[in-house]
Amino acid sequence: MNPKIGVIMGSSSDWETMKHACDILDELQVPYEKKVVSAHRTPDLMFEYAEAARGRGIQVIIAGAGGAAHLPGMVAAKTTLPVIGVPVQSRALNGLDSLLSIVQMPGGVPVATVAIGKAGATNAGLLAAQILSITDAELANILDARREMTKQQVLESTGDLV
Ligand SMILES: Nc1c(C(=O)O)ncn1[C@@H]1O[C@H](COP(=O)(O)O)[C@@H](O)[C@H]1O
Repeated sequence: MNPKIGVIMGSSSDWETMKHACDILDELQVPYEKKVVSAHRTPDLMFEYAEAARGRGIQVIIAGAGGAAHLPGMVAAKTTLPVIGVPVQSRALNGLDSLLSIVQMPGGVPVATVAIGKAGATNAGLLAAQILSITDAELANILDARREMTKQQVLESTGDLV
């Protein structure tokens, strides 16, 4: 199946975080592609990727980067597809640098920013799937069932309080 989600990251060192977005997409059986693309290190490739994405059938881009995390914002500058930014936890500043680099976009060029690190990457995968579910009833049902399962797990977890 052609990929509907593009999962990109600034470095292969981000994979440990970004694989959590891919795990959710695997679980939900949403077709995606994954690729290392860097605004800093491969700017031409980044431009090409962002410009061609919609024409190739990509509907949402998840972009993860750490430190001076310009990738999500620069991709968003070159496409009007929804871009979800994942701040990767940096060593020096614990990801606060990544978060602030991604979240403070100027008006007119939005990036939907999730939390720092693995939980953020998981939510990025879920959010991308939820966007697709606007026009995909089967996926909406799968997401509803997953949400119900999460609720049951929380309700049952009261039993752990011994
Ligand atoms: N923030 C960016 C961009 C970008 O925004 O284009 N490209 C790479 N990086 C980040 O540099 C960090 C260190 O990368 P290395 O581990 O390769 O040195 C990574 O978290 C990556 O996302």
